[in-house]
Amino acid sequence: MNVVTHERFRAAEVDDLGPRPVAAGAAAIRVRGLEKDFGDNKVLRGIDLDIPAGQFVAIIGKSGCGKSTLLRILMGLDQPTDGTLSFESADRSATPNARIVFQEPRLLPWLTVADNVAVGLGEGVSKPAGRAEAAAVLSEVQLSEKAGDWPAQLSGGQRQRVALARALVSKPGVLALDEPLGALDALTRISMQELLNRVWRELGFTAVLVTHDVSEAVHLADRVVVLDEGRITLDIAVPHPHPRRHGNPALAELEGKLLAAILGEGRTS
Ligand SMILES: Nc1ncnc2c1ncn2[C@@H]1O[C@H](COP(=O)(O)OP(=O)(O)OP(=O)(O)O)[C@@H](O)[C@H]1O
Repeated sequence: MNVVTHERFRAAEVDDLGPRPVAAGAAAIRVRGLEKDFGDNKVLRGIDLDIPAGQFVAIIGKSGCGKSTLLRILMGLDQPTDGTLSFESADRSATPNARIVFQEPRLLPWLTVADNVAVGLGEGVSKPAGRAEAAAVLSEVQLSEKAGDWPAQLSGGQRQRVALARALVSKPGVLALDEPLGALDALTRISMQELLNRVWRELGFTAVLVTHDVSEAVHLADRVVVLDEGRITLDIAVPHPHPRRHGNPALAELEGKLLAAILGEGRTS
């Protein structure tokens, strides 16, 4: 990893890349008593959640259970009806740099791939500096040769890699992912999962992923939270080293348990 570096790391867990870094700017997230109503629709009901800095959390649950609403509130894109939310990073930055990647890449069609990535740096960065940072991150997502192309010339998976690069170029302390791989075909999805896993292990940001895909959740996350009708009904660790191979029986068993929880199997009321 070259350009996207963080000055101070602390070791989190050890996997096949060695001790996993936690970026100094990675934020711990603390949520207490979060409620969200849309009129009479009580979407979130008293959510309490502590996410340590550098952790990768997946939020899963049935359609409409409130996953995206929770993510949007975490990212400050929506306000809760009640409850509190705080971020704290080791470097004590008051406002951690948080970025979100959506299911649609949302690229600007009139900018080249490199300039779309440089948009993630915001204003105040000179064009040459922005291009240099963009080039380094494009190399990280294996798209260097597409730097001068237009978004329309890319495949769906390549566009989503550009969207990921645009989010990573600003060295986020928190990366929120709202079904970022949902529109991709199965094989592209698996290679994007590997890419996402690798950049997270190298860069050490806090990651919050909303997904419908239970297999994706157990392959990427340290921890999976199941949401049902606005409440957390299961919160379990995924204590397996990375990278995780598809077909791993222990992960398959975990998937089964999570699916049963989503479907409400074994519930007494
Ligand atoms: N801006 C809004 N105005 C009114 N209701 C909303 C708004 N956003 C979400 N909702 C409602 O909140 C509930 C939860 O929506 P949300 O998008 O959070 O669910 P989700 O679990 O992410 O669903 P999916 O998996 O289908 O994307 C739904 O009933 C939805 O209709």
